[in-house]
Amino acid sequence: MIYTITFNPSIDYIVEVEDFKVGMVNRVKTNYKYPGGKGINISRVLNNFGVKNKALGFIGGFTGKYVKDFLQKEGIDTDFIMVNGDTRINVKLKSNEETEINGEGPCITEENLKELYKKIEGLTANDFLVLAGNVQKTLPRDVYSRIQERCLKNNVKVIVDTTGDVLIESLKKKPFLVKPNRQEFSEIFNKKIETKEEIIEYGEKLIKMGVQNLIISMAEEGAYLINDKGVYYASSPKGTVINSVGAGDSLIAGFLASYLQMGDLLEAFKWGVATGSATAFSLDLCKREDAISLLDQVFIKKLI
Ligand SMILES: Nc1ncnc2c1ncn2[C@@H]1O[C@H](COP(=O)(O)OP(=O)(O)OP(=O)(O)O)[C@@H](O)[C@H]1O
Ligand SMILES: O=P(O)(O)OC[C@@]1(O)O[C@H](CO)[C@@H](O)[C@@H]1O
Repeated sequence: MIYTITFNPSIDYIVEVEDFKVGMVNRVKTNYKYPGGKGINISRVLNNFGVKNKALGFIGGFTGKYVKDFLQKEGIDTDFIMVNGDTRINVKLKSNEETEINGEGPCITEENLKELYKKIEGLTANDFLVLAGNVQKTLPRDVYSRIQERCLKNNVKVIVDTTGDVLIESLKKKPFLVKPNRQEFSEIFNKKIETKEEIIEYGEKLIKMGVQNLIISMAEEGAYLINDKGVYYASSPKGTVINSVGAGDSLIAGFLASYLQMGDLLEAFKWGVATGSATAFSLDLCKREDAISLLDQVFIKKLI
């Protein structure tokens, strides 16, 4: 079974404004609301692919209720912990450029954390646990790593998708999969990593540290998969980007859905990239048939 944990879910408020002007009154052309947060997006795409999963995390207030109700209506199993304060609203502004304003999110107490630890105690080697998204500033930076420690004991496969110090701490606990984009990957080493040679050099450092599979995603420029079997590059399908929010999360969901079914890392990588692009080419997160239609545009090359 796949479990996702989103510490800081959101309502993603997607607003399209023609020719947005800073400091002026701008009128919305179209707007949409979706439940958001990286783990929640992964749960939704898995569900679109027919993969049963459970969404965990912290929600609060009327916005939290919106998130929970939306997921339940889609048929997703949820087990959220209720916290004081409202789940955040993240604004995704689409105009000549894409701009995002992500909220801070409600405070998580020590009691809330203990409740979460309890929920993951029963996970086993047959389970995957996805830790995705930003964690509130008031929480210790090793909070993912503490969860991973508990998972290591029971051989639960952990997937991490986050940024900054929380990501760096999590790398020490031998995650099954980590998926930074190129900027997040550079931040790990505090160095601009751009060329193929640099990506391979620094990627292999993470594999030596114990990361089992590393995917570095680069939007339309493709993605790298690095593990102890080699270094692989996948091209991204071509298409018109409609809303790239959640493309990275979709890559993880597509990868997991395929890996769960076939147990083949390269096939999973191919599905991941097709799924990421299918979401970038959709308004909401993609459906399974959207990903299938792009599969034959993903070419995988073994580099090492
Ligand atoms: N412009 C694009 N064209 C084709 N595919 C794209 C594009 N943008 C994203 N993708 C697909 O989505 C995957 C993940 O995108 P990206 O590298 O931007 O991750 P991310 O920064 O984590 O995404 P996000 O934060 O928007 O969820 C890419 O590997 C690619 O398959
Ligand atoms: O603030 P975080 O947790 O880093 O990112 C949150 C977020 O931008 O990530 C998802 C897309 O990946 C969105 O649904 C959501 O709004």
